[in-house]
Amino acid sequence: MLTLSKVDSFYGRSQALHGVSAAARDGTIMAVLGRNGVGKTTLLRTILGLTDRSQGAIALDGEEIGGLATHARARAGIAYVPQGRMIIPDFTIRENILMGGFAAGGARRIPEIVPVLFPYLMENLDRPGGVLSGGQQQQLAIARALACEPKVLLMDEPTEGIQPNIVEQIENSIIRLNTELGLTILLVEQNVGFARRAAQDFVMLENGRSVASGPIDTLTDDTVAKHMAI
Ligand SMILES: Nc1ncnc2c1ncn2[C@@H]1O[C@H](COP(=O)(O)OP(=O)(O)OP(=O)(O)O)[C@@H](O)[C@H]1O
Repeated sequence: MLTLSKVDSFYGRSQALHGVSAAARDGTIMAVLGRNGVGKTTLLRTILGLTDRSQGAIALDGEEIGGLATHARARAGIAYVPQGRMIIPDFTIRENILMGGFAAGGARRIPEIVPVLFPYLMENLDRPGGVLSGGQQQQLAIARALACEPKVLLMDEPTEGIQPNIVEQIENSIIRLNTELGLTILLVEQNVGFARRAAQDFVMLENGRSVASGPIDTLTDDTVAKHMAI
């Protein structure tokens, strides 16, 4: 279980998160919802220690990790699929995937689930990452995160900017990572329909604060309209 208690986070002197508390239960998906700029990406980055400073408690399976360096948090079992994917275009698909294993200091091999979920990647391991489509790059970013052998996967808008015919494949792979591998997932998502389908719990952010949270079936249309409608 990943728990955040009263977490504040800062970029320089500017405070981006204010007292956020949330818990992602083992083997569940927690959707992180809210409009653009409310702090969803910052929440994921704070869990990995990638903002300038944070305070409050962040615990993984009861162990406080909020004071650890980013690589130590990765080793503790947290992996990140960032917005924009951050593939290294000149590295091969294989090298991009294996980088995830280096980040966590673990086994440097391609995870067994990769050929099951993303056969195209396995068939093209020696091609450069830069030749892939947006959807394939997203698959590669997920494969790279899995090479960390994580317990918790942080995913930032994984279907953003992806061709509609690939979106469903990515969504299905996220659900399979949760149901078949039992991965705990924090999913930043603008698509409420997918959040309702995939997640068990949600947290809604507004101006860096949690304004609603709980089981996803308690997420009302009113709350969505109030905090997500443009
Ligand atoms: N590197 C940074 N330096 C300074 N301020 C930042 C930085 N990154 C984000 N912010 C600020 O922190 C706040 C939260 O931004 P964040 O990117 O976390 O929002 P978000 O909900 O993920 O938005 P989006 O949906 O657009 O990705 C915003 O006011 C943003 O301007």
